[in-house]
Amino acid sequence: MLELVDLERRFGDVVALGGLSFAVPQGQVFGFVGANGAGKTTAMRIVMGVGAADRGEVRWCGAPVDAATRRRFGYMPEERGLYPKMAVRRQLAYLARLHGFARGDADRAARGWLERLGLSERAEDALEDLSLGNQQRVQLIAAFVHGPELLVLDEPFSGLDPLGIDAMSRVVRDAAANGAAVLFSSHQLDLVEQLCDGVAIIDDGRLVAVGTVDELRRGNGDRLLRVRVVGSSGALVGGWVDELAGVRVRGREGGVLLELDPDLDHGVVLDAARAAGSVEHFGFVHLSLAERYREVVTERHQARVGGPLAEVG
Ligand SMILES: Nc1ncnc2c1ncn2[C@@H]1O[C@H](COP(=O)(O)OP(=O)(O)OP(=O)(O)O)[C@@H](O)[C@H]1O
Repeated sequence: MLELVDLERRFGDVVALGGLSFAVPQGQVFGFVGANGAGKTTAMRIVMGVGAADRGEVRWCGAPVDAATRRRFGYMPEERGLYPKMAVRRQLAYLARLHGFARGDADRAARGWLERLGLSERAEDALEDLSLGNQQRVQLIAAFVHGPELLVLDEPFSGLDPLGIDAMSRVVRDAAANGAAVLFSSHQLDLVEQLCDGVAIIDDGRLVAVGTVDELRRGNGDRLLRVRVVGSSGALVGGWVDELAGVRVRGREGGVLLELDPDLDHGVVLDAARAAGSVEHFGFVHLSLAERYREVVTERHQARVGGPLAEVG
């Protein structure tokens, strides 16, 4: 298990990490999400020893992480850092050797990975001659080539086409299925929802939510009902909920998203919907991860900006 324990990091007056703690178990893909500037890259750099924490600790399998342990980690940094003019296979084999592979094994590993990601024919080309998407595949291989126990991937999918995302997703899932712990940051929350077992949401360098994808989507166990009612002209009808007791409107996109009081009979809502028009959709739902993220982060920002007003509300 990877543990980030109470990590703090300041840059001048900016608190990049304000006591961040969470854990990533082996065999899991763990999403790391937060707004631009939330502190994801800073935390990942500290895990990899590229940056230092002012306070706190990173542990792997219960022990503080040192340079020898990090040789068993794989890292795809945000600033992609391979050699543009070096042939792809050569530099991947070189990287595997840096992680302790013998020459023959390193070369075999590089070839195997290039084949797996459909790049065998480009193996002898300089990196800079590949398309950006293919360069990104090579960057991912650079993190995987030595079979690491922990993978730290900083926005590995940004800028990839859908097939590229599928191919890289498979590789990430397989690594976890084979026992690796995978921590990866992304702004693509639909992808995080599909791919990840666990998720940590951070804001301003602090953890604001952590759990499995399902736990986060369920939230506090709210009873959420999505209802879509259209009138005789085919237009959406929404006003019918305004007088309904025991419900709170949480959204109005493509219908209404209602939060029901715990003891409210949903039949009452259905009757009101039927009276208002034609009911095209009526079903209990969980929020998507993106919706939950917006709620969690927005609530936090409103509480901060609103101060006492937010407390009254
Ligand atoms: N070397 C640095 N010098 C000064 N400030 C820094 C430095 N590195 C990061 N910061 C600041 O620390 C905060 C966290 O930045 P970080 O890059 O970790 O965020 P992030 O969550 O990775 O953002 P993004 O999603 O945009 O990549 C930001 O306010 C950033 O400006």
